[in-house]
Amino acid sequence: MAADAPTKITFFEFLTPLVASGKKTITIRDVSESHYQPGTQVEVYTLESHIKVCDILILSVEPLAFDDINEFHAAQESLPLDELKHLIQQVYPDQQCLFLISFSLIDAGISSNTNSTNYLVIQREFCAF
Ligand SMILES: CC(=O)Nc1ccn([C@@H]2O[C@H](CO)[C@@H](O)[C@H]2O)c(=O)n1
Repeated sequence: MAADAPTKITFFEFLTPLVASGKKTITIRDVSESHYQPGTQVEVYTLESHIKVCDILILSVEPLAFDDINEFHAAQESLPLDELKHLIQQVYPDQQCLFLISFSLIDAGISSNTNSTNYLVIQREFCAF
């Protein structure tokens, strides 16, 4: 099932303190990075220097249109909405069909098996925009 799910994810270095502190609980990626599987543990690395930052548990992966990105997402990104949209436009220019990946921080020292947060399994097929 999740045999080929990725086990690593990179974030821009300047965003990694937000991930490691649990303040940032979503990321918005394109289809090439939409293959994370809910329930799996993923290692977080900095994009620029490939330094391991922490581990996260993938909670859900669901389609999200660029135009539907709102204040709710910005709060979960721990970024101002205009900054978030500007960043996404720079990384994924002219891409309307994006994916919202929700995750929770796995605290160091706590086994991932003890983290049984309910997670959503959402069909990828409904990316109809
Ligand atoms: C290969 C690689 O690392 N790419 C990306 C892509 C996106 N992001 C961040 O995710 C959120 C939504 O896009 C924003 O906060 C972005 O800045 C990131 O950190 N790194």
